[in-house]
Amino acid sequence: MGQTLAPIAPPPGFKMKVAVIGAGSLGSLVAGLLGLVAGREDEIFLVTNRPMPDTALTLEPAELVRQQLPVFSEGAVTVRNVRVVENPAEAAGCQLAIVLVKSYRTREAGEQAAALLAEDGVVLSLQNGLGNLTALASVPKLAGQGLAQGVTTIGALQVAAGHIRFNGAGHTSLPILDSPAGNRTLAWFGEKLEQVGLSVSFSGEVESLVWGKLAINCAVNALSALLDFTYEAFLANSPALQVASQAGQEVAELAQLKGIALPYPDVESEFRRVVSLNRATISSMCQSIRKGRPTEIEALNGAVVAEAERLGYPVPVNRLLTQLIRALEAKQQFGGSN
Ligand SMILES: NC(=O)C1=CN([C@@H]2O[C@H](COP(=O)(O)OP(=O)(O)OC[C@H]3O[C@@H](n4cnc5c(N)ncnc54)[C@H](OP(=O)(O)O)[C@@H]3O)[C@@H](O)[C@H]2O)C=CC1
Ligand SMILES: CC(C)(CO)C(=O)C(=O)O
Repeated sequence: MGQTLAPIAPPPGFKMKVAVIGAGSLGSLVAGLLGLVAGREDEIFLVTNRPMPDTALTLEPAELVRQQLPVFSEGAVTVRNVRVVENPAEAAGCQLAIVLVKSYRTREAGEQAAALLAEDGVVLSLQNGLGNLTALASVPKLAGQGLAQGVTTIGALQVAAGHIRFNGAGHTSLPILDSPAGNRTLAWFGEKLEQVGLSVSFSGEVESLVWGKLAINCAVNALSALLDFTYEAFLANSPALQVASQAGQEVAELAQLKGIALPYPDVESEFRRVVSLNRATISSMCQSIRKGRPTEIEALNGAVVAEAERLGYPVPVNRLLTQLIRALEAKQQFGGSN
């Protein structure tokens, strides 16, 4: 996804202090991947909101990932050079903070980023949905820091604290910033993902990236949570694929109405491609429902409905998916079997 533009390459010997905020599925995986390829002088932190008894991270690849990425050809890898901290002040002086909490916790994560960032640091959100950069920008202590939104189709699932299944070797699109120092920092991060064997591109069209990923997530996340199945099962279910296609199409039309060009020609082929890459997994929304946790529905289909209402454009499939997930969340909160 995203046009490939050359960022400013980090000079040889460039060393980095980076914190990933959110020790869940994707945050633990990204911290672990960075730990795998970090230079001897790089420092990698993982900021958690609960104690983790064992601070080693175990990254267990799905069969497809094992075949695609040579670092995982022998199977699970244990990473021991990531420092897990509860207090962000212990990671003070980071050039990069990567936010990987659920969208409704972004502001809180922004406060933590402010507590650990160096003066010219960059906060990079790789979260799904709309509104994450706005939430980060609302943190007064982040004024003057580089705020960046990227997107990724990497798939991760937390089996237990510190034990992550790496389910999809997806692509990561990073933004191009105004600041040369910020671009160097993001180039370092992109280079590390490439060293793991993952593909990365840089784009100046952030809205295009965000809406491109939004259309995919609106197509598949809510449905996969409602039907409680893996992407493998999704791909074999043609009524579900039809609904997904309609939901994704509505988002693509809304983007077009807003003058945003998506970074791919066709939403259905794109979500099928992403789902196929992640076929060993369940979506992040399905993970939330299985854990009885709130979902990101308000930043995904719910945000599309709100924006469509503002513009007077009908999005009936996204509206229905939003209401159904809200109903499922209410059932989990207040009960209601039988
Ligand atoms: N999982 C995936 O494959 C993908 C996820 N994404 C996106 O990445 C983001 C993270 O998703 P995912 O990893 O699945 O979510 P998880 O819920 O698995 O992980 C988020 C973790 O962050 C913790 N947390 C919440 N607030 C804070 C805080 N202030 N400081 C430190 N930790 C905190 C949460 O704890 P608690 O449970 O207590 O709230 C949870 O453990 C989402 O926006 C998602 O859409 C994007 C692509 C793929
Ligand atoms: C796995 C992936 C890339 C596709 O839905 C995702 O974004 C999610 O689970 O939220």
